[in-house]
Amino acid sequence: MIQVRELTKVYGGSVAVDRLTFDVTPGVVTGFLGPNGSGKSTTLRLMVGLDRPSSGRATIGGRVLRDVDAPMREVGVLLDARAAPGGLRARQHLAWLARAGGVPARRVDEVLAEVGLADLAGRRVGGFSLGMLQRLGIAAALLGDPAVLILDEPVNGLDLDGVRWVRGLLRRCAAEGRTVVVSSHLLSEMDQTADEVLVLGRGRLLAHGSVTEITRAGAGTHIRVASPRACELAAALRAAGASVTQAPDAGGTLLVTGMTAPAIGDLAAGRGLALHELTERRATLEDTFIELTGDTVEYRADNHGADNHGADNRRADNRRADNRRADNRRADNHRAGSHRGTGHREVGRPGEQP
Ligand SMILES: Nc1ncnc2c1ncn2[C@@H]1O[C@H](COP(=O)(O)OP(=O)(O)OP(=O)(O)O)[C@@H](O)[C@H]1O
Repeated sequence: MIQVRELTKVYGGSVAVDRLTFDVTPGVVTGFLGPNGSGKSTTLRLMVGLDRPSSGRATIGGRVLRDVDAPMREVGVLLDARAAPGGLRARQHLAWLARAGGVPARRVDEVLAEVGLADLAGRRVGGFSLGMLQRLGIAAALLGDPAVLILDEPVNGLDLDGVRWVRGLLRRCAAEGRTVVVSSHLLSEMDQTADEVLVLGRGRLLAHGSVTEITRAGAGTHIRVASPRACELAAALRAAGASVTQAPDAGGTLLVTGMTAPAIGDLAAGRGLALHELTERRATLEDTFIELTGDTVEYRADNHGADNHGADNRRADNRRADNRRADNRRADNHRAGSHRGTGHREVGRPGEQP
């Protein structure tokens, strides 16, 4: 079990993680979802003790990971696959990590086989593609056979086969009772992979729950109704208490909320109004994500209405953020080798962060 309480990280004057409070339970895949710069990586770094919180706390199994003697056997972490040292061969790199983490050497070949890199064990890491590096990073995270797995954007750079393999691996690990945390800015990925999702925006927790719960509580469901007598139907629906708007894509088609499809059908039949379409459309995670994070997106292309001055500032911010990330990576490598083997349910709404 991971417990995060009032976790806050301030860099200079800017708040990267803002009073986050949540639990992550074992046996399910928990996804961190948020736009670029929303604080996903910072939160994961704080959770595994690679950065110190400004206030609040994150514990894994009741302890702060920095205080654990053999962290690699408790928590497996992949934060940046590209940080693996290019001069080492894959097996050497893992063997070094295993030694540093007090893990039996036999685990090296076991995890290489598990991630599909057995044939590349003698190849230098510097020649690896991003997809191979991700597999190597996951192998490093699995080395200590940890009860907790924390993987930052593990599917970046993987082909479809690799993506499916990661999904299967995460599910298997969760089914074995492990605590599995995975971050992504890719909605489709979270939709398919995570049982529980935490949606972050500007460092704040915007929602926490299953994909179904979040979408139900968010953009919700609406009914598309088409009728040759749309105006009369709209008036009747409104009089019955429904909320009615015009569908943007087709004249004469209405979008109705606050009434079920059968109730709409009965009402239309009762007034002799023909219906040409009556379809229920459930909001997707993407609809809800956009609704939740719309005004928290930090970086946006110029054609989204930003003036040039704002866009220039954001580009400069982006460059600074890239430099900071490089600094973070260097600090991580210095502290812990390239992969530090260290290894509920509520739907929060915007503004409900304690
Ligand atoms: N070492 C640092 N110093 C200063 N600011 C930082 C540092 N690390 C992160 N930040 C800032 O904190 C905020 C959150 O960054 P973070 O990398 O955690 O977001 P993210 O959700 O992981 O983004 P992405 O999807 O782009 O990786 C950003 O505004 C970022 O610029």
